[in-house]
Amino acid sequence: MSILEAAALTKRFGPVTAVDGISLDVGPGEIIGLLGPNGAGKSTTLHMLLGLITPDSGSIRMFGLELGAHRIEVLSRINFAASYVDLPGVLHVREVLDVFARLYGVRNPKARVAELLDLLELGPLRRRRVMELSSGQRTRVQLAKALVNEPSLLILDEPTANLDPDAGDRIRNLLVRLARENGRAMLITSHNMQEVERMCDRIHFMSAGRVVASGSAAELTGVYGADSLEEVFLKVARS
Ligand SMILES: Nc1ncnc2c1ncn2[C@@H]1O[C@H](COP(=O)(O)OP(=O)(O)OP(=O)(O)O)[C@@H](O)[C@H]1O
Repeated sequence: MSILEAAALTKRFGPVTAVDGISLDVGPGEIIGLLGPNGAGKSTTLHMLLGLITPDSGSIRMFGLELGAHRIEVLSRINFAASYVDLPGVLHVREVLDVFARLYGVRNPKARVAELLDLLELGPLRRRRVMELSSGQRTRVQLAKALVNEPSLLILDEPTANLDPDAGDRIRNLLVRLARENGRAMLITSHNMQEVERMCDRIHFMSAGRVVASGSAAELTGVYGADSLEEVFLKVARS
């Protein structure tokens, strides 16, 4: 069974058609990448899948359930991270994770928070206020928060934004491990082509609200006669 099936999603903001008839599916343990130039409609697509904005048309099913009719059940089984989402800045890192663990009704919040601090290497920062953290440190807290409910589907808008190459590499390895070993499905956006090449099983290129090319990194480089995904991106974006 698919984790996510979205069909013919469309979203307009006044005269702008941000997303124009997009269909997507994500299976268990799959990592799907959404790529495209600035303004292509990637974040708008993610926000519809999260129920933050309502599509003008199209359908969204997760775990076989229609999002609109089963919002609470569906949302309790997914999670989201993006650097533009604010966390409560006056709270300490440990407190933030504890709040979200309780909001999601995690059975043993204390143990889960300890696991997440360990997983995201946040132990030394646990008593620091979120507003005092660097942007890269905050990105790691966002990812820890996104894992708090052990989601079956993780929606990540630029998951390694602000991370240095070492931290970025560790996070990529962690996310791939969570997909392969724990079967967590992921839908990610990224402007880092090496990251997408390394992580994603399938990639959808968006342009002006539509998917204009899809496939694995190897398939896309083959079809476009390119040496790298970056070259594919440039060819697609400039065509
Ligand atoms: N709330 C909004 N009101 C009006 N227009 C919006 C709104 N949100 C997005 N848009 C427009 O929809 C289009 C798609 O934006 P979106 O943020 O989805 O792009 P994106 O692919 O995520 O871009 P980026 O790579 O820059 O993050 C853009 O033209 C944007 O200006």
